[in-house]
Amino acid sequence: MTGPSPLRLLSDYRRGDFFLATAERTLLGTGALATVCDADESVLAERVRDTLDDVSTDGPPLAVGVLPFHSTAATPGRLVVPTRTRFGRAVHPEAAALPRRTIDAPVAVRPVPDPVDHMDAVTAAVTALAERGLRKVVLARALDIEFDAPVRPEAILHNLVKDHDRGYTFAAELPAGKTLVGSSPELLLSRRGRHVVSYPHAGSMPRSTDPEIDERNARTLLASRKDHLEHAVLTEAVVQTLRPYCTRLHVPPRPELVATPTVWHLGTTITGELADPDATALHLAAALHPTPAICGTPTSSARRLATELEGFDRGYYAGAVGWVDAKGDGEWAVSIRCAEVAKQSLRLYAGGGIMPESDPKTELEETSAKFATLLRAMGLPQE
Ligand SMILES: C=C(O[C@H]1C=CC=C(C(=O)O)[C@@H]1O)C(=O)O
Repeated sequence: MTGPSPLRLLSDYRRGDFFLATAERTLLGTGALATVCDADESVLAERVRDTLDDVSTDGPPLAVGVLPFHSTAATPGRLVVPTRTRFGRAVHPEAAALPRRTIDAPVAVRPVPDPVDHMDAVTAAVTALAERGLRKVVLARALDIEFDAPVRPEAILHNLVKDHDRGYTFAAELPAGKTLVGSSPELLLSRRGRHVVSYPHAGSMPRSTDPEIDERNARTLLASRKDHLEHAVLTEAVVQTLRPYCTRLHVPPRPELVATPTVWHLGTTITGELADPDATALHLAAALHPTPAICGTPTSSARRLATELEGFDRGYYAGAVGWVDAKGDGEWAVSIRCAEVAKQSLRLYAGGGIMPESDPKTELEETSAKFATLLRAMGLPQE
């Protein structure tokens, strides 16, 4: 792919823009020709399609944006048709050699809830799974971090891009002037012509700087019955949703080991051919969301249980971030390993799948390992 230098796209990114770096390409969208918000995701997908049909742009029209975990009037799905869209090639390997940007030390870091309360919530979730007949629920916690000067999502994004040569590294504007910034390993859905791909992730173990422990953790994950079951619940749901849309679906018989800089995962690449080319990448992402990777099974009882036990609003964490063009092609990542950045504060999120066998302390450690993606980008201790 020719086009602008991907490092230039990264350095041109400013709060309010949309940025997405993947292993294949880098995208920067600036300005807003049109903004579409809707709390109903399938209505949103239709309205975005109509907007892309009507709008006149220099290049092929495209919309970028976010879906929340749970759409409401206050947290709707939000897509923007940028005034200017630039695609470049992948930002790696060049990005690895970039100098790291310094981020001011925070004045306060507060876990929400307290770690002990998160472990109690895991225990309560295990009991509720049996009582309410759920197979899995995802429980999240947050870290509220405050600064005495404005936070610069540009610097956090820069360090995240430097650290991640795989996955989906993003910054997207949210309602109320906030910015969602993060680096997710997980592809909810991509569509190119009739070809669709989903790369669901579930099952985790922390990475370690000690190579022996790191390898042992990877082996433990590959051998873990609990993690394979947790993963199977997810792939089954993705396949069930995609099947009616596809003439062919390929699902590998077992998941592969996925490495992020801070966490090991189990991931499965599901590919398919669309029967109906009318289903855009955004329609398909909306149909899949929320998957059991970030919610649970069955969906509505799992969402209710997570909301009861977490006691905070997930906002745009555990939603989706991506783009769709006028042909219906596009790419949507699950918005995990991310933070919502306000003016002088940010909220960082991490969750984990709770199964009947889950151990509260292990689940707490898993969320700490997931926080490390953002903590590392901010130059903060990862414990
Ligand atoms: C919900 C998160 O991760 C999901 C994705 C991969 C592995 C997961 C797990 O093992 O629990 C989670 O399903 C998160 O990072 O906040």
